[in-house]
Amino acid sequence: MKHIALNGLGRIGRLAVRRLGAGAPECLCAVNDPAPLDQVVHLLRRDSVHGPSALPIEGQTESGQDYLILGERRVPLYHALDPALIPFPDETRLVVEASGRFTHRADAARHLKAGVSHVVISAPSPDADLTVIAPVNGAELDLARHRVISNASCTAHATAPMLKILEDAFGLDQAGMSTVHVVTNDQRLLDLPHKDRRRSRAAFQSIIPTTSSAFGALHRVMPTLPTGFGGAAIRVPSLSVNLVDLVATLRRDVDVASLRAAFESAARGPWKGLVALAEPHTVSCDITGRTESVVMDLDLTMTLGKRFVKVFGWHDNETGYAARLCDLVMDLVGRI
Ligand SMILES: NC(=O)c1ccc[n+]([C@@H]2O[C@H](COP(=O)([O-])OP(=O)(O)OC[C@H]3O[C@@H](n4cnc5c(N)ncnc54)[C@H](O)[C@@H]3O)[C@@H](O)[C@H]2O)c1
Repeated sequence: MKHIALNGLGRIGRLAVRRLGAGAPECLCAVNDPAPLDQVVHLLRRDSVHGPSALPIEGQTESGQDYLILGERRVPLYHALDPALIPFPDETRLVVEASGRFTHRADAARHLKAGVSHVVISAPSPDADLTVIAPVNGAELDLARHRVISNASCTAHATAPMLKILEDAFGLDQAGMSTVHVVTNDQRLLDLPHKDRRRSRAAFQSIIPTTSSAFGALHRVMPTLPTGFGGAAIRVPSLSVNLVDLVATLRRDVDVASLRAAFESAARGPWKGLVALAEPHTVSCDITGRTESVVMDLDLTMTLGKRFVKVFGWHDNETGYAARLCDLVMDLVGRI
């Protein structure tokens, strides 16, 4: 049995624990977070966005060692701050780095010790061995060469299919994107210093324009993207579900019907399960808890010129991303 350990039990780490705990509990061998056991257990059991855990979750301390009891499975919980100092069990083969603290290769690679052969970072990384959005470039994964792997970002996973479907159906000339993005723990509840001065402002008071690491990840995963492809994140005072607003100029004339048909056929065919279609009149809370990478809102599709188009796609930045993270990790752990 090949085993997975998880570092960082925040929004994404806890959803990954819930998902692995329910779907593949035998694979999860250890977790690490500086927070005390009782606080970790409390937040694993209850979630302000996603509700109570379906899986019974308890905490236990035995001979000074903390454990999470996830259903039938007992998993040690460590509290180290430095990846190199986490005493993950010998059977650990893959570490999911979900703390948000170690996104550079050299930092994440501190997990590579004893039997750990691979690390998956739950975020864009400037210098990971490979950035993967599995349905787009998963075939490039070479487990002998790629040891520290970035799973890109939630926004990148939502935007990549939108770009790829347009590219495959009509050819892509230029593109730009804004993500209307909910608050994350990298913002401030009230005004407090932050290196990004806009993120230093009270998150639930303002619309906060900021950067998105999705663009770098998308250029790494899709090297043929138009070089100017870029945009911004517009952070809004909401808890979950983002809306990607993508504009593009295409290489062929299109109308709204042909645009919609391309996304409908992709959602039924090669992208089934990852791309879905929204119900009419959707608003963000309708998408909470969805696990697809993107849910296209085809009613909002527009042509702004014969070849100039605008398309919109929703995604649950937490459950959608945690699902893609667990897909990748389960695929890798089956192969290493
Ligand atoms: N929240 C999202 O929507 C989202 C989506 C996709 C990717 N991501 C990425 O996933 C990563 C985690 O994001 P999040 O929103 O879950 O973060 P979070 O702030 O909710 O949680 C971070 C967790 O890491 C723990 N931690 C802090 N220092 C640590 C250390 N030294 N070692 C181990 N754990 C430590 C914290 O106690 C906390 O539990 C980030 O890189 C983020 O960009 C987040």
